[in-house]
Amino acid sequence: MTPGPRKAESSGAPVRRPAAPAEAPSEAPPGTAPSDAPGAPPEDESLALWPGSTVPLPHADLAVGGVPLSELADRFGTPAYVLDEHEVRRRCRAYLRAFPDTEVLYAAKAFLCRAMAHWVREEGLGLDVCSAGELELAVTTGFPPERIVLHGNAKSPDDLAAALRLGVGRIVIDSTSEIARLAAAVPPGGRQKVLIRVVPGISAGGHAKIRTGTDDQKFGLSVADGSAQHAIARILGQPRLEPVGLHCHLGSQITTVKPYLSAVRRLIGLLARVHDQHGITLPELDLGGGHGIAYRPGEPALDIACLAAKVRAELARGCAAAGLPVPRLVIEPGRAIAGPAGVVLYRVLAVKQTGAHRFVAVDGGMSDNPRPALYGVRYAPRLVGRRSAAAPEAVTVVGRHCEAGDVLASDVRLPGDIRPGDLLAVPVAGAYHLSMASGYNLVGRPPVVAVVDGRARLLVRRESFADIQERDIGL
Ligand SMILES: Cc1ncc(COP(=O)(O)O)c(C=O)c1O
Ligand SMILES: N[C@@H](CCCC[NH3+])C(=O)O
Repeated sequence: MTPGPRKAESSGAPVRRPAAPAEAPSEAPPGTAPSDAPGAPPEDESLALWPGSTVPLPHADLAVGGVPLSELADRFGTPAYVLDEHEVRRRCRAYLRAFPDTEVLYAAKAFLCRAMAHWVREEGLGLDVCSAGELELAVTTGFPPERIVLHGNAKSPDDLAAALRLGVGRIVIDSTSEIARLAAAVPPGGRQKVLIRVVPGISAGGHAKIRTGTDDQKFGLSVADGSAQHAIARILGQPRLEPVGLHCHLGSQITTVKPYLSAVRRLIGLLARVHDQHGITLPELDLGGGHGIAYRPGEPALDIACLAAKVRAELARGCAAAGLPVPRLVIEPGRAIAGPAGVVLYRVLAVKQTGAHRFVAVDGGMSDNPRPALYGVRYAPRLVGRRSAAAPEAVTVVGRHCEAGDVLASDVRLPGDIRPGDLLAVPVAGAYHLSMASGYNLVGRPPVVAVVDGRARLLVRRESFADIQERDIGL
C-alpha cells in the first residue's frame, strides 16, 4: 500500500482527529462506512481501516491511541501487536446499540487475553469460548460464568468438566454423541442449559475453509438429514439437560445480510417443528458471528445496523407467521470487534530482487499471522517512521520462516527505496493473529501492547527463548 497523504506534519505531538460529535457517530455500528471509524470520517482516507484514534505524525509516522508506532517498536521490539483499547470498547458499545434486547457474546477465539476479557465484560458483553483454556482465563478476570457459552465440535473431558465446575451459562451441543457424555458429567441434582448447534444448509463466508453453514462439514447437526431433530428428541430425554434454544454459525467473513435472513427462516421452521412434535417453545436463537470486515481499502464489510434491523424484522415476521413467540436473540461477533482495533508492527530484515519479483522480508511471518497462507487473505502494510520520496513499487512482503508460502502481503505497493531497518505497520490485525499464532521455527510469539490516551501498556509479553526452552524436558 502506498503511504497516503499526510496532514499536519509540522509539530512533534500526535495530531488528533476532530472530536466526535456528542451523539451517534462515535457509536455507529461497526462495518458501516464511512462511520466505521469513530468521530468524523478520517481526514486521511488511507487510514480508514486503521483504529479510529490513528493520526499521521511528522516523519510519516502514525500514532495509534496517541502513541507513535515507531516509539512502540523501539520500546517493545518487533514483531508486536498493538491494540487500541478505545476501538475495542467502541465496537462493543456499537454492537449493543445496534442490537438492543440481544445478548452479544464476544467470540474469544478471535483474540483473548485478560485485559480483553475485562474490557468486554465492562462493556456488558458475554463471552463465547471453545476451550477450558479460554474459559479459565476469562474467569480469572472475574468474568461471570453465567455470561459465558461453551462451544466446540470435540469438547474434551477437561472442557466439559471446567464448564460444569465453573457454571457456564450454556453449553452448545454439537453432536449426538456429546449428549449422553455431557448428561453423565452433570452432577446429580444439577441441570445444565444447552443450545443445539444446527447446520441450516447455507453456504456463506469469505473462504471455503471458514464456511460452516453447509451440510457436509464437521460442525453441528444438520436439519436436512434430520440429525438436529433427532438430537433435540434425545436431549429432551435427559433430565439433567435443559434445551433453551437453537444455535447456528454460518461461517466467517460474511459481508451480506441475506444468508443470516435465510438462517433465521430455517431456524424458525425448526422451532415450529420442535413445538409441534414436543409441545415446547425454545426461548433462544443464537445466530453466531461471522460479520465480515475489510482488510484492504475498497473491500466490503457487513453493515451491522442493516443486519440488526433486517434480522429483527425477519424474526418478527417469521414468528408471527409460525404462531411462535419471538425468541431472545444472541449473537457472537469476534473479528468485527477485535480485528480493526489491532495493528501489527514488523521490521524489514532483507530486500531482494529476483527476476520480476521484489521481496521485502520482515522479522515475523506465518507464525504470527497464518491467515494469508491459510485463506489467501490480502493485507495492506504501510511504511511508517520514515518519509520516502521514492515512487511506490509492487513488492511481496514475506516472513522469516522456512516456507516458500510464508507470504504476509502479496503484490502490495511500498516506496521503491524500502530497505532493511524500515518499519512496516499492518492494520486490521486484532483478530485471529495472536490467537492463531504458532511456535514454528521456535520463534517466540509477539507481545500485545494496549494503547490508550497517549499511554502504552504491555498486555501480553513476548514469548522468550527461556519460555520455549522451559517446556522442553530434555534427554
Ligand atoms: C461458533 C462461533 N461463533 C462465533 C464465531 C466468531 O466468528 P467471527 O469472528 O467471524 O465473528 C465463530 C468463528 O467463526 C464461531 O465458530
Ligand atoms: N480463523 C479464521 C476464521 C475462522 C473463525 C473461527 N470459527 C480467520 O482468521 O479468518
